[in-house]
Amino acid sequence: MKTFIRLTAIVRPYFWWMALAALIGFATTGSGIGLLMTSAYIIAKAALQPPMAALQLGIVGVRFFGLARGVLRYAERLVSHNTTFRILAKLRLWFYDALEPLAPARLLHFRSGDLLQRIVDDIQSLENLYTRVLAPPVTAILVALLMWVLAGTYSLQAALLILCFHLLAGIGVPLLTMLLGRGLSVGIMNRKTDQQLLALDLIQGIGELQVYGRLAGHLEEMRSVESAKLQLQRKNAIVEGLQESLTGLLMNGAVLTILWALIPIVSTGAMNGISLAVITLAVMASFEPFIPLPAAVKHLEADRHAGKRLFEILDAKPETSSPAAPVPFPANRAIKIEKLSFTYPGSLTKALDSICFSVPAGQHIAIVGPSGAGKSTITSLFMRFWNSSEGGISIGDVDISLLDPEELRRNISLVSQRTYLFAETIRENLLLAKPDATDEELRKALSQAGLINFASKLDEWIGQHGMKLSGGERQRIAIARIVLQNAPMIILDEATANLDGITEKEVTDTLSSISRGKTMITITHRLKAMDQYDNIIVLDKGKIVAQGVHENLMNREGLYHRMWELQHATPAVLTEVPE
Ligand SMILES: Nc1ncnc2c1ncn2[C@@H]1O[C@H](COP(=O)(O)OP(=O)(O)OP(=O)(O)O)[C@@H](O)[C@H]1O
Repeated sequence: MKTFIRLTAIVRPYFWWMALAALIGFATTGSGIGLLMTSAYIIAKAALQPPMAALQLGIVGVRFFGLARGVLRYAERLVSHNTTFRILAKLRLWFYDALEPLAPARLLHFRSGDLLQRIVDDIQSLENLYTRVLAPPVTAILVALLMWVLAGTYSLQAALLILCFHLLAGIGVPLLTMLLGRGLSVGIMNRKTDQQLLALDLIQGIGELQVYGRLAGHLEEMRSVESAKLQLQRKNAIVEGLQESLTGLLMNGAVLTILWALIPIVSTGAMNGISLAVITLAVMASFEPFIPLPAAVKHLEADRHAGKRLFEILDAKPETSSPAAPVPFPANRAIKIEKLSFTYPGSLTKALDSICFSVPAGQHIAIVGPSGAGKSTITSLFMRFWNSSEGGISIGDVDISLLDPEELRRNISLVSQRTYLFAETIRENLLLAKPDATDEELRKALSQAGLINFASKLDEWIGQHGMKLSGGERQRIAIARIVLQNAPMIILDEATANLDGITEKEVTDTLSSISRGKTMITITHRLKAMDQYDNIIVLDKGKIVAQGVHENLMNREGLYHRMWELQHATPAVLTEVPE
């Protein structure tokens, strides 16, 4: 119930639009009833062979209601669709606004297929909230009221009988179908989520599934989810068929009962036969707005489930937040890291343990260490994806938590091991870094990044995740982005780790030339061209175990020396010349 109340609160700003749509909906159904009533009037009256003029009123009525029904139906669709799409747009914006600050820290708990399902399908299913859940009961109540008044003018007994049948159709059938179909809508939604997750795994991991011989098993799993979903959909179709038949049965029951109640009144002469025909057909037509009610209950269940899943994300507290009054970005770009500690939620060990170092503006430093040492965690804290547990990072003596996170990120170019490229053109992928860049600027950036041959291919589609490019070319696109962003600070997080030796050297040289005069932090576990750095921080198990320039570090026994030796040792087999 709480979820439903929260959902209705979202659509409250559209209350008057919804009320208008419901009113037009009622007028449309009313016109349908009027059409049947006036038709019944003409047929019943004509049977008595009156003069043509006596039928005139009925003929005008049929024309009026016939036309009105069509026009009103159109108006109702127009207003209700307009309202629905406004609600949908609001829901989407509201969801994206809430989602953005949660990334990436709080979204780690969700699988991407699951998130996709929430963003697309759950919001889409809330589209039904107004058209299929809130509007039908309103129309049904208004039509029922009209019928009770109409029948009540002839007989209270008839009005009460209609009330009973309307209650059965409006409450009894929906309750029965809710009981019979309990869990079906949610079950179908859950199976769809499973399907999305499996489909995403299939698309992204088809190589691994093939290599490890798991493709057949994965496809089998997809088939079994599909058949489970089909089974639920079949049950759902049976319940839907049942609900339609029951409403039809109640409508016929109401017609027979009303005839039974009113014929004696006609016999007494207190009511004429024409009115009997008119009321009978009106009762028949009054069941039309009751047909969608059982479905409304089902949609309500699905909407509650979708709402719950959306609120689960919306209620998550962002890991980091913007300060209410951010401090202006400091002109001094010196970076200082003081007693920085961090423990990932749920982890018992510190990923970073009281680390301290500084990077004077314009210097290039490297952070090295074995896998799991905590190198990338520094990047995450720097970009304010997470908040530090203790200590902090400051730029020009201003703690980064006091800065506007968006401005902070604008001032840092980050290149990671896996550059994400959108399934767009080269131009679109570059404009991410500078949306207003001219073609000339894009070409210059490509040329500086060593991709001069791409300068004439700005509109070329690069494939899903940039699959039409080589690993080196993808990293060079990331470098072209750095050139365009022109931020004063650069963080390279294993930016060349996936490249072969020759490409790595070329990319590193390009990076050195474009980062001249800028503050740069290079995170790497591969010790290459280390003498170019002003300082090297050696990290192990979250602690700084040594720091200094390459030469000094090599003159000492320790992790750095060992790593260097290990990585640069010439394999004995190559030095041994066979006799
Ligand atoms: N999101 C996370 N949740 C929990 N623990 C994490 C998370 N990310 C990293 N860790 C843990 O924190 C520690 C430091 O990880 P980090 O990624 O910073 O290491 P790294 O030095 O960059 O390693 P690599 O060179 O392999 O990328 C590791 O023990 C890792 O398992």
